[in-house]
Amino acid sequence: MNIEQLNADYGIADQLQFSLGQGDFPIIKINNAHAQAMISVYGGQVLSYRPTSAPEDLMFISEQAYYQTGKAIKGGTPICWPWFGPDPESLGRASHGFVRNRLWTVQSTSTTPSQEIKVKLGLVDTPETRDIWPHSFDLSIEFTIGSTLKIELITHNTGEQPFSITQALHTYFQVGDIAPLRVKGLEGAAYIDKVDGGVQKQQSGEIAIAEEVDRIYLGVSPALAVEDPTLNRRIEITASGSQTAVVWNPWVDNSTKMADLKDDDYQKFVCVETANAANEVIEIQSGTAYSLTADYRIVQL
Ligand SMILES: O=P(O)(O)OC[C@H]1O[C@@H](O)[C@H](O)[C@@H](O)[C@@H]1O
Repeated sequence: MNIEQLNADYGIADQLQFSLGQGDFPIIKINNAHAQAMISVYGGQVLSYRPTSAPEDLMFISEQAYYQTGKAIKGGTPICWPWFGPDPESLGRASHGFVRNRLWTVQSTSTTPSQEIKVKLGLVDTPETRDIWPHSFDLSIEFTIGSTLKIELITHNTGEQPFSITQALHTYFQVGDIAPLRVKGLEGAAYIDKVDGGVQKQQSGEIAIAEEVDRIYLGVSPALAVEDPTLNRRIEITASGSQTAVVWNPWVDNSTKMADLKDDDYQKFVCVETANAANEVIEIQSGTAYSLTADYRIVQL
């Protein structure tokens, strides 16, 4: 991708510029009246978002993240698509699908009347993607950078046959300290406990994280929150098109094992993922589209 050409075609004076980031991946830097943000064209993911009123970034990005073709960037908002988690057909394909480690294309940038910036990236099938997953698709993701961060992932089925997907906005929220943190809005919800062999359980009270947590919550409400007394803030998550939510923290052993995390990184983030996962498989008919959205707001306490 030619950065000069991207700036000529899609740059917005003083507010949106393309440059080469780590690994020479093209990144989009946004600075408007509402917020500062950084979006990676590789992976189609937000790396950083901070509203002007917030002292700290919404996102966690690992200092040891890979910026290498074929690998996912650990942090921000990776996209799991067209499957969430391990290969659903056990064919040995990569976990979380194949779009989080691929270069997307820039489709448009614009400014809204309320001075938000919209960035739209896309991916369509190629012979190579059809070898991995034999379907025709037009996937787009639209980011709206304003006083909140909105993400809309739209899957168009451009083939002749229906196809099924699971997916997630695998967002890594930066937290001041994992110990006093609470995830709210899932009280009483059923969940699949991936740390306990996939047994189904019921959440009692708010979620506190004091060990490895890897859960798919079922039948969830569209409004969740992460309350972080250390950063003195609450992150409000409003989802649509999603009835499952994933809560993940690797804890110390997995942080140590993962080469793209530092040993103590588990203390610095929690993933609360807006998803269609487990039994929430989405069938998309030929010629139709499905939209999954999340809106993130930081409320300082
Ligand atoms: O290391 P990855 O492939 O980005 O995945 C991280 C985690 O992602 C979570 O969404 C999964 O529920 C976990 O099981 C997984 O370990």
